[in-house]
Amino acid sequence: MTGAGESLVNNPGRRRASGPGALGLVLGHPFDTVKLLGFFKGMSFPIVSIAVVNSVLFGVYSNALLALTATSHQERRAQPPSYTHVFIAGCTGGFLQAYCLAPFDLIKVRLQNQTEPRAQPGSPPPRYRGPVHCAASIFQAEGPRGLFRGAWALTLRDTPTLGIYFVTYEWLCHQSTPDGQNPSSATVLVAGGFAGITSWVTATPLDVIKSRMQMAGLEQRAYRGLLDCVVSSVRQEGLGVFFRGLTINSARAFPVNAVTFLSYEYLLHSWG
Ligand SMILES: CN(C)C(=N)NCCC[C@H](N)C(=O)O
Repeated sequence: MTGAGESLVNNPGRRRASGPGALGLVLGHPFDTVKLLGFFKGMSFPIVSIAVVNSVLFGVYSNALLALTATSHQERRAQPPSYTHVFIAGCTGGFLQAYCLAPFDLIKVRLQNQTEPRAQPGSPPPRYRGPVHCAASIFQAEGPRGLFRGAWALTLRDTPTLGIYFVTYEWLCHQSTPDGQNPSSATVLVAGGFAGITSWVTATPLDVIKSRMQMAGLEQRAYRGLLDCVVSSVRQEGLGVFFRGLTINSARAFPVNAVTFLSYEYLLHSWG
């Protein structure tokens, strides 16, 4: 790990970091599930999914930015892209990764929500025995479309907020790095952390709705769509319902995304 203030390029031969998000996820998973009284429940699955999803996200973002600005990552340090291009590239990545994420996210939410105690003698066993059993049960009960329950809400949540995510990161890096130089590891960690918080603050309202849509398939009450879910949630619990989990989302988002961006910058510098 480069020391604070050193540029990333001074250590090109350093060990290649694992996928951008896998490392970050391990840090953040307990925060993510404490919202739902879980802890490490259902973590094995998101480790695989976050590596796939973040590779799609960062891969699409980098290539979309390359297509929009015709400059490589290295050249961009000398010619920073416009924030409009960064936003469009981020939204493109957010839209495409949402469809990869949808089934994984649904399974994660279903596993985290089953707070039935571990099978005690005489108590009913938990509904899902694990991620694969959960996927098979949903597929069997609701067909392949069942695995994409809440995908629309996820896409609406992620598309704009990932545009904000990358604009926040690029803006903070640009503010803290002399022109033409690469950001230091400390800058990348801080900018990545605040990018994560900013994106989750803007995403929390739709994150609440998305999780309700994903759980609706289990209870009798299946909403008649996204709007019905929003209206009935506000009617029953008031506008505060949209900010449920905001604090824990933000506390989790800083370390997870700080490490995610550091891995991303390492991988970009390793591959040149
Ligand atoms: C829905 N939102 C706000 C985002 N996807 N934000 C980007 C951070 C994603 C990262 N894998 C994390 O889990 O924080």
